Amino acid sequence: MLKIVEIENLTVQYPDVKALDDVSFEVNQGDFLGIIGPNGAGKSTLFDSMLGLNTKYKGTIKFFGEDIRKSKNYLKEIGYVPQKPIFEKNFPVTVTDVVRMGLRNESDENKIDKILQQLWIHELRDRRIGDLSGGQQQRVFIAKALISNPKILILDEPVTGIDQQSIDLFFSILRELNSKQKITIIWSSHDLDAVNKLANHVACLNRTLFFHGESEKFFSNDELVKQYSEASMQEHMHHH
Ligand SMILES: Nc1ncnc2c1ncn2[C@@H]1O[C@H](COP(=O)(O)OP(=O)(O)OP(=O)(O)O)[C@@H](O)[C@H]1O
Repeated sequence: MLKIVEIENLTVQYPDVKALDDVSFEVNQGDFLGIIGPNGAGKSTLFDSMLGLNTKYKGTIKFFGEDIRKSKNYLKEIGYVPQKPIFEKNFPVTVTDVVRMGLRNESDENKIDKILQQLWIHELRDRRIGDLSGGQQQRVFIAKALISNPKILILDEPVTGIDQQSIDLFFSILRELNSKQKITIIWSSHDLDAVNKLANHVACLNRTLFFHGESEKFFSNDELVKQYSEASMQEHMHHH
């Protein structure tokens, strides 16, 4: 099994809080990893560190066996979808414009049509991004992340505030990317049911890593599931 990501003893100390404390785990090629954790658990800090946006960490992060402090080459293999960006209604970029931003090579312009079709946004291609629903915007950002053929897709909490129909479509797209195109997916989520449906590996994060392993092992452990449902429920109530 090819190791795509190796995180060893990752610790991130902010002035007031230790966001990550001695976190270690691995992601193999083809894994679909769901990272579960309440707000403030350190998910964004973990992603920022993996993407080279936060360099003030202790420990080691390797992609494809290579320390990310030594080379940034790995970044071209990653498609990243951040938490939903907010657009001004009149921000003058179209769906096609946004997806094009993900291209590394202008000569690949012909790939745009194909990816728009794959993500069910082809008919929206000339619409302004700010006019779209949350679910449609989300698919545009996934298209942008995928257009340069990454081996890994990293998604940060993307289903918040999105209608059920779009969520179902989003899930089926992710499943297909993972099973047919063999893209390794790392996805942070509050939603245990969704992780249960989609992911084959689970990591439970709350500053430290409480669990990491196969989904079946997590979801067959009632105690662990209960603990985590309660934690995310509290967060949910806290949020609304
Ligand atoms: N740049 C920063 N400087 C100082 N503290 C930070 C910084 N970023 C995050 N924190 C703190 O670190 C902790 C972890 O935050 P982080 O955003 O990584 O968690 P999260 O799991 O992504 O949360 P959420 O689900 O709300 O996005 C929180 O207590 C947060 O306040």
